[in-house]
Amino acid sequence: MMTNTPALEVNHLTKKIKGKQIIKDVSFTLYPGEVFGFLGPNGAGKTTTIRMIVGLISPTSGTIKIGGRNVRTEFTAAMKHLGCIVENPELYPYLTGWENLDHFARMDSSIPKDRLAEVITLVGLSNRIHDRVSTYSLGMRQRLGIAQALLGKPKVLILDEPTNGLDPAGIREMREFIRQLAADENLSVLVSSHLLSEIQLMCDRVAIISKGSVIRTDSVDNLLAEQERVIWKAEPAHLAKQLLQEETVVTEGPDNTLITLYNEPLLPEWNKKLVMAGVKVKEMRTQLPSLEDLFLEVTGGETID
Ligand SMILES: Nc1ncnc2c1ncn2[C@@H]1O[C@H](COP(=O)(O)OP(=O)(O)OP(=O)(O)O)[C@@H](O)[C@H]1O
Repeated sequence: MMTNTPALEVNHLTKKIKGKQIIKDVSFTLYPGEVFGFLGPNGAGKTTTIRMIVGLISPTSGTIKIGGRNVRTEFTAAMKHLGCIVENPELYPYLTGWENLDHFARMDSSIPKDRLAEVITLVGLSNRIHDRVSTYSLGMRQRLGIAQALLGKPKVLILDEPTNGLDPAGIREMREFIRQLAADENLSVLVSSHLLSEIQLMCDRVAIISKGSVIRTDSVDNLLAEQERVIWKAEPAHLAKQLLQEETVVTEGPDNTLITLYNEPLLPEWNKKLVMAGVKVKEMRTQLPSLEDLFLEVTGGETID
């Protein structure tokens, strides 16, 4: 999946606003086809970093390359490789999905006419594309926004808090959709979130940002391995696994146990879900981490959900 040519390179990025150092020496790299999480508490600096990547504000120092092109010195060439939805996608509610896309495609003469049908298929909106956007669910609007961002065949897609405001079913759908999209199009997707569970389920690798600095960059698997977990003993185990997997990342432990992350506010709900489905939950216990809670530690006491 990964090749050695990065799709996005952020190197020693800093930003000072009104004498205050908002972003401090941030570096990370995205490879083709990977979903990369940008995780940090509110105010950590995610949006500011993204605004620099998309060229809305300029860095104080450091470089950003998209598809090998420098955002500062080769702006137009760099932007050709980028698709992004930073705030809510700008859509005309009284136009149909098709008309919205057609409107944006007309603004860029390099987009061939048949690309519209391609992106509509990619985001799975074929059935509803001739309905007015005002009748779309939030998830459908998000997907239309992504279709718009994909019109120019970018190498990199940036999504700022893509599941904000979605219900649990919509969140699950969006997550699967983003993963599929990255795989099918060999697209690098940068997903920012303040939700640890979101990033865990969606991303291959993650950069954790706190107070303007990237504290860790690692694969999700490695980060998970460092966290407190919950050990479940439930029967039938395969059904328990299937149900829990709809909610979180599940691995199999010794003696027919299942292991999930420790996610206290949701635990009773998961338990209830199992019981309601006729699963016998015989045991549920936390396994203390060998280290202090990684995230509390790396963020200096700030909490991440
Ligand atoms: N134009 C500005 N002037 C002054 N301070 C700013 C400006 N833009 C951002 N900041 C500050 O920089 C810090 C990082 O903000 P940023 O919006 O990048 O965080 P974030 O991680 O995206 O959080 P959120 O999810 O809440 O947007 C915050 O403390 C914010 O108050």
